[in-house]
Amino acid sequence: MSQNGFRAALIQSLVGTDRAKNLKNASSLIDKAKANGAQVVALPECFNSPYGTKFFAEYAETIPDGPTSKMLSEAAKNHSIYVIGGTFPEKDNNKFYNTCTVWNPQGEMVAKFRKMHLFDIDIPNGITFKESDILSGGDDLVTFQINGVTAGLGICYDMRFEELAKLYRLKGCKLLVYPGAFNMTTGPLHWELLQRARALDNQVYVFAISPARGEKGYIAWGHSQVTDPWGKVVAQAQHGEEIIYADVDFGECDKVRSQIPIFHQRRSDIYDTVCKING
Ligand SMILES: NC(=O)CCC(=O)C(=O)O
Repeated sequence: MSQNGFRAALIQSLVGTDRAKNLKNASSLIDKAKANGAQVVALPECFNSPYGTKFFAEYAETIPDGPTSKMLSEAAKNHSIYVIGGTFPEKDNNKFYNTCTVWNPQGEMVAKFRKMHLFDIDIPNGITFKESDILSGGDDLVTFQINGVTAGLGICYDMRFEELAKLYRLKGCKLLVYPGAFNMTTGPLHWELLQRARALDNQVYVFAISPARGEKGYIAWGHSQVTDPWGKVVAQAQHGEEIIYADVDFGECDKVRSQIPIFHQRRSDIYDTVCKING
């Protein structure tokens, strides 16, 4: 893998109620992505269970000893690739979280991020959802390295919060990854726009990985997407089960950062973005 980039695969898998089937499907889509040259693969939010407050407790696992962690670790190791393991419900100390894990080519877990901003919205005649009925929010920004490139994690609704993305940029990230399942009310207007905004504001690549659109329960918008640091959409899925690929070149981050040097021009004497966690 070159220091400047890699071939990424975003796997928009179809998710049903059978955990074993979901894992098997994700695993065989990872096999396919590897066969097509992917060095980094990423899965969707809630790729092992239906997305819904009534399902989180039933499908929750401890990490890293549950069956989902095991599958992710083995897939990464067997194929010698990075696996950004979407999300699945995590149980820890009688609390539940919506959690993303990342696995390196040796099959070791190198990052674990708990969704920070819970998806609680109420749009009359649109969608009402309250993750906080069951989930707790995470408190930590989490980064990991892929061949010297720093990547930061967020989950779905987290992408609406520009401060989180800005803090990741200030921590040196060139890539932000958001497993996410937007809905059919907000998805058409906000999904692509938010990712382009986070990418352009912070001059980073953005990966967002959705489940495929099912027919029952929570209907996901789909349209998994790779956006480059200029804000350009370089790959986008439709709504069915699909893998999209992108050859990312982090030299593009350096280029846009030197040509449009907004991070040196910030008026932090007037405003600032401060991380209150770990200084
Ligand atoms: N899973 C989520 O966090 C959904 C977020 C979403 O649909 C939104 O509009 O925001």
